[in-house]
Amino acid sequence: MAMNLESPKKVASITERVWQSVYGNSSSSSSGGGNHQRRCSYESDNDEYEDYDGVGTVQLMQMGAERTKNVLILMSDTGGGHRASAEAIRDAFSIEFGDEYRIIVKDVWKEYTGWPLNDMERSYKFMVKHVQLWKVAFHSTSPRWIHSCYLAAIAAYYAKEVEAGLMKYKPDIIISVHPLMQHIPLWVLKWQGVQKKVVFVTVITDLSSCHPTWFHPGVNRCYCPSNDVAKRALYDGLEESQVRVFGLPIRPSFARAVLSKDDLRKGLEMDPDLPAVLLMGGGEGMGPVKETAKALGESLYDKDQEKPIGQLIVICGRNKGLASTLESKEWKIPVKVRGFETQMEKWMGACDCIITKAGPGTIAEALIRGLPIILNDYIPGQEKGNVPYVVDNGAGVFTRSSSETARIVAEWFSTKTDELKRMSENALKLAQPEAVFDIVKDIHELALQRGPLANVPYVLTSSFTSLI
Ligand SMILES: CCCCC/C=C\C/C=C\CCCCCCCC(=O)OC[C@H](CO)OC(=O)CCCCCCC/C=C\C/C=C\CCCCC
Ligand SMILES: O=c1ccn([C@@H]2O[C@H](COP(=O)(O)OP(=O)(O)O[C@H]3O[C@H](CO)[C@H](O)[C@H](O)[C@H]3O)[C@@H](O)[C@H]2O)c(=O)[nH]1
Repeated sequence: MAMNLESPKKVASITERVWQSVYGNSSSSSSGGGNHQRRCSYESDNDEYEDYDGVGTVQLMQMGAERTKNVLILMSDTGGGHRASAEAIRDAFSIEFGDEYRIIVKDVWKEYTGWPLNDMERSYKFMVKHVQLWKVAFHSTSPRWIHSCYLAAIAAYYAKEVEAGLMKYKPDIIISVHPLMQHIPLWVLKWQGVQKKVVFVTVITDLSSCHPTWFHPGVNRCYCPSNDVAKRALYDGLEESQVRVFGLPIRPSFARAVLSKDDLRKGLEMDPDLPAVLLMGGGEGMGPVKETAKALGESLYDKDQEKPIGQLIVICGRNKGLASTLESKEWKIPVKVRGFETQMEKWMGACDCIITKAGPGTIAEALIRGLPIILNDYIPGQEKGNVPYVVDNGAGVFTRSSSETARIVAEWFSTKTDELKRMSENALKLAQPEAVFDIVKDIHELALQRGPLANVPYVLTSSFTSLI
């Protein structure tokens, strides 16, 4: 579908006049009645949404003046990758544009709809645990006619609920960071008659072999993390003008963190001298984490000299069972077992290499930190292509064997330090820390092309099913 982009307009003088008509002559200062409107604002899943519009704001909206634009980021906690990317985009908006945008990160499905949309986290967790089930579901839903039928049926059933969810946040811009959040919202916008007023973009958070539901020709932009993904987007019907390749959006704290390894280790109460390996399995703590931790507990202990040659950090994510099992174990080397961590950049910055399943977010973050990667598992479908991405670029190795993994790390920390260094350099070459900033700047450009205020007329409508 061709984009309908309007030309940018200059509004400063109109804005000024409107501020004066609403708040009097003092309105251009940062104090007084207008202050509430320009505050930096975030919403997340845990926050109760408060309508920030005062009477003055309503007048501003009606008069077509500049105002804070609402950006709704659609995500789901199916794993940790989508939320991490959503938060990265939110933080980058704030750094680049301050309070010009009000960012709302939401799982609208969970909040407004019913089964199966409101339960995707659990369904996903269940399916990836029974990996053959996920493999069949992933591949059998790949043909467009199959997933379109499923999603159209769900959209028809939950049309009103999704509409209510979108209306609540009155988005000027919608950013989807989830493969199942293109079709239904785009249909609802069409139903509302506001498809051409709301900027809708997809930010793909899978590095290579991603599911075709990511590619919807009705979006204004589709941000692809790699050229391979961009090629698939074009193959699936998107126009070149819709596709941009900047990289995977990673939290700005990774790009901008400047603390030294020594300082980080001190702050995290790690051993200051021993080389450190970070072991994790995505947001859910998936893959052979337990076996690998045990194997490392042996391989990083020098029996002859009776002392450790390395230390181990295990981040279990939301897998509480894993954390408590590992915590109750006796270790011969320094080990830290952690649950879901919110400052991953610190732990990665404090370590010398990482062992993980082939999650795209974790890989992209490790590359920015220059960590050589041992991939010990991948989820069939969307993570399969991440293995050659890392291995063929010389940034890491793949092995499913826990004992092999433990042996490689012990060698990296003793006889093969040069290999560790070379892989670290290769990792840094692949890193794209600025991707998230390029993405938000491009979205800002799109918003400018839409005009200073879309004044999106969200209204309740009656029939949706006829449009899909
Ligand atoms: C594609 C349309 C899916 C609609 C499913 C409709 C009804 C099925 C009923 C219940 C299952 C609900 C499952 C929700 C699974 C959530 C999946 C998810 O969020 O994955 C996130 C993951 C990355 O974080 O996404 C991807 O990488 C790609 C998405 C792939 C979508 C595959 C969803 C398949 C789910 C169910 C399909 C049901 C049956 C297919 C089996 C048919 C056998 C012939
Ligand atoms: O304690 C933790 C553990 C993980 N993370 C973060 O969670 C994210 C994990 O994302 P990954 O992409 O590595 O992997 P997930 O399995 O958690 O993510 C899910 O979403 C991805 C896309 O975003 C892929 O589709 C992936 O296959 C799917 O399982 C990373 O940013 C990581 O730093 C934390 O913040 N704290």
